[in-house]
Amino acid sequence: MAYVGGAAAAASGGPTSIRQVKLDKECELRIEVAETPFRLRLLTGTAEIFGTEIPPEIWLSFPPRLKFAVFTWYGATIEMDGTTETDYTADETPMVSYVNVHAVLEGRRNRAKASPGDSDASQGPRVIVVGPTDSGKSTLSRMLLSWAAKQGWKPTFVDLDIGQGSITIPGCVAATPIEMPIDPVEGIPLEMPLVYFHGHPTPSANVDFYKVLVKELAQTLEKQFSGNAESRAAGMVINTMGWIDGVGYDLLLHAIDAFSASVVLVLGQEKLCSMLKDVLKNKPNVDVVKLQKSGGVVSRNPKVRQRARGGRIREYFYGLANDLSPHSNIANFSDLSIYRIGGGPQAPRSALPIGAEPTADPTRLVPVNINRDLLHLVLAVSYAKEPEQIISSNVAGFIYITDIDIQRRKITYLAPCHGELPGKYLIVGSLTWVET
Ligand SMILES: Nc1ncnc2c1ncn2[C@@H]1O[C@H](COP(=O)(O)OP(=O)(O)OP(=O)(O)O)[C@@H](O)[C@H]1O
Repeated sequence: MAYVGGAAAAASGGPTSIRQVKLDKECELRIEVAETPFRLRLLTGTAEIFGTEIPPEIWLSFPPRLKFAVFTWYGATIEMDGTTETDYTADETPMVSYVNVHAVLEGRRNRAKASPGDSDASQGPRVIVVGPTDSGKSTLSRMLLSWAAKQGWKPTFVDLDIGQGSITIPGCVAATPIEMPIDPVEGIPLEMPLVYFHGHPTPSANVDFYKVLVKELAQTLEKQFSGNAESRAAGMVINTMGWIDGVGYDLLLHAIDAFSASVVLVLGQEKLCSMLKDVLKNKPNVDVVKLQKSGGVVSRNPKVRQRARGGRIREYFYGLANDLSPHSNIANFSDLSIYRIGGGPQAPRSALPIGAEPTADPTRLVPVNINRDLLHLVLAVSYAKEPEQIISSNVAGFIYITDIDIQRRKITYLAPCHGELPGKYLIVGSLTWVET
């Protein structure tokens, strides 16, 4: 790495080093931000962060612990200010193969746009990104979306990764149109995402319910596409979980089928790629493409993931830079109808055919009695008008239970805004958060 310049005092006070890095064409500067603020700016040339071009001269601030790369196609000089865990330049990246995929998708979008009357030909690419944990799926999804948005398309981003979630809080499957290249710090804009709440950070807590939600999301998008030629031609990019064995593999096949994916991008795993090629060989309209994992992808252990989940929930209520003010509200127990999905009392043996074992219905709606077990749980507010609609309804937002007063039968919760909740039915799972 070429360091130019030397130590200087940061605008905010304490000593820090301002340094410059010269990047050759098709190289990237990989950065892991430390616990203190960090900023950088582009001095010369052009560069992008995960598909979004960075503006020249302007200092961009990055939050602690963020891991990212500044990539340049033609060469650039970057100036950094602040401490990092690590920063280094890499001249070997899979970016050329990624942008080649983008070019093929672009061709398909153009063909779809040119055939508006034809229900099959007017559908742009439906890309699903699969691979093990920490293979760079979210990052590749983000790049493909940002490159498409830069060219004026409005592709739909679908996030099926309920463990991390880049559209909204964890525990959800969600979709949103991407109209602008994604901001490297702010992430996906949250105008009107379509969100279904599973309520657990892993689908294994209730696999059948997860499948129901994936199907619901796919069907709702299908309806939206049928009335919107522009979104239809732009297609979708679907990010998935890193769970690729056993039930996780079945869930991938289920998602490929539910969304009628036309391109499956497999990151960093030969075995998964050949399994998918084999199982999809009878579907000539589905292309399975193997792509190399970037050497820059940073592995995250369960503790880091747990922390990231908490961070996403905090961000929902307080904003990335503490710029939102959530409201603490008090309701009577009788004002809220809370449901859990799945489990609950099983049918008695006497009610079953002879020989049948009682099993819990995974999509059974179970009313929840309000007690202190709800403390520190994050609940979703359903758009359902009747309890029977809860399973198939998307959600308006989330609340966080901060106090339960059994004596006075009052429940205190944090909501993004004050006033009445947008629905009276709430869904609870196992998603907890401890406000710090
Ligand atoms: N080229 C790169 N340079 C530096 N950091 C990177 C690079 N690519 C990805 N990262 C970082 O590595 C981490 C993991 O990447 P990403 O979230 O894309 O993986 P993933 O496969 O979606 O993970 P999982 O499915 O396991 O949650 C992220 O923090 C991301 O910002």
